[in-house]
Amino acid sequence: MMIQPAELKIVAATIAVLIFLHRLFKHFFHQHTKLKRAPGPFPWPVVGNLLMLGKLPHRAFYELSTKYGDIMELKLGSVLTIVVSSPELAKQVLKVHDLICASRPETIASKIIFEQRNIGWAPYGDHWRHMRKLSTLELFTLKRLEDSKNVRDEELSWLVHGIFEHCKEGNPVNMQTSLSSTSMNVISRLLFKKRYFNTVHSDEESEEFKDVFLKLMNINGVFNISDYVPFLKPFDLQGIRFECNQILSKVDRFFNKTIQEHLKEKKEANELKDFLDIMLSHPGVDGVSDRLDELTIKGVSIDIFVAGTDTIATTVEWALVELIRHPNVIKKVQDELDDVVGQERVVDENDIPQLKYLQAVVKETFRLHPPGPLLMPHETREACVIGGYHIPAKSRIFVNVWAIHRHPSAYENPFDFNPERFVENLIDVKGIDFQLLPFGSGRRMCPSLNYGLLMVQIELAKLLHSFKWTLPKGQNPQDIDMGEIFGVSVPKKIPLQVVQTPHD
Ligand code: HEM
Repeated sequence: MMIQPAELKIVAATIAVLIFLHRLFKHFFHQHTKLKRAPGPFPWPVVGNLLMLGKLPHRAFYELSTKYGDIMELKLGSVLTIVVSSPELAKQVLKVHDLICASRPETIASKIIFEQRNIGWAPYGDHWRHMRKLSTLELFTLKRLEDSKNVRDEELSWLVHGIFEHCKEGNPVNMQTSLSSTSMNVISRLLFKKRYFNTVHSDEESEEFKDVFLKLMNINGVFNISDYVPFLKPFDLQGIRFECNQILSKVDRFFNKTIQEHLKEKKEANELKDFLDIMLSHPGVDGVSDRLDELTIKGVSIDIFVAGTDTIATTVEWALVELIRHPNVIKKVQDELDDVVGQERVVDENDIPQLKYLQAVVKETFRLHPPGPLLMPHETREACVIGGYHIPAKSRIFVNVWAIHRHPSAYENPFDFNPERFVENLIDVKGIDFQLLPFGSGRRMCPSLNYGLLMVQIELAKLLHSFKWTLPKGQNPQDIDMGEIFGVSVPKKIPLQVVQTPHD
């Protein structure tokens, strides 16, 4: 029997109505049963609440939380999503139920690029545990941090020198580009002992490296609709699958070459090993092979590069923006630098413990401008109860630290930039105080907190100790555009342009 087009239309319309009624029923029913579901906006068929997110999801979630509360349930496409927005609920997710909430969802980009064999996107399990252990016991240790001091010293003095040369000609400097190149050089030197950015002679390899890694960072930050609406997957509407596959072949070429070079190199016994050397000499995850597989080495290297560059550059740029907008604060930091360090020598990492006000400025910057405002997405491994609400297994959880850092229960005048709030105060960024979580907390918190924090503090100290900071002629600090872009981190939409004169 042939089905007529008109009949097909009726069947499709009936299915759509039934799905809609089912959703409607579920939405209201769950909110009135014993197993209460968290409140949240009504989800539309197919897209759910996706269209409410806009370009800055952390701000959209914050606005929704002022209506629905500190814990909300949303449907992003077909993905059940929980958003928590208070210090107490963050503690429930990242401490009380840490083990249950410690997985990551699979995304199309992470599947193609990493096959989830990196650290950041690996689901909770043996592979993640093994690689996390390797990163904390061998890569991000305090010993390695000390051993790599000369790399940071050199790159930061090149940054200061570069700015100095530029401002001699009176030109404004684009701080976003300068800070980001410095962060990338430090990380690529730790990873492969090579610097690729700002090089005087840009060879083919440097160009290829820059091209591939900048694309990788962009693709990691894109919000892919097909991750949320599975039936759209085959259509690849944003071209993300296509781009990932293209990047992948270049990444593979780059890593095959770099790994072969490292294997051939004869290292002196006292020579400092880079991260790639350490990974190449590490036994395999399976306990049988004598070396980590190349997919894992590639995944962890990309993780380190993507997670460790823009986060630092973005924070330093926001700190400079806030300081230029608050002349009394910048004066206080520079006075402190003059008292502790003076003008006879350059500021050093060993000075940081004495620079208490600078530390408060860094905390206040992390509070107002956390580079990961929603952390990375967490996924529940089984059902649990958070804040009195039933949270199903495989829910996606966003901890909105952007909102938490502005929660009225935690801070007075939370929208004001006021480092004084951290001066006589023990609140820290180390994942113990749930009102300040730029690095997260618990099992999935940033494994490289010590490096990230130190790098932001010393970079800011060197820049403030070396220069007086002013805006290009005709610009007023209060008119600086504070717009953001959401991606791997949340940088300033319009890069900060400044004119520096040497600090006398
Ligand atoms: C200012 C600097 C940095 C900040 C604010 C920062 C923040 C974060 C945040 C918020 C997360 C996610 C935590 C969660 O989902 O609960 C994270 C994860 C991660 N970060 Fe960082 N990070 C910074 C620097 C770095 C650096 C320099 C590296 C490497 C060299 C790094 C490597 C990683 C890795 C591998 C993960 C994934 C951890 C996991 O899933 O187990 N980060 N970071």
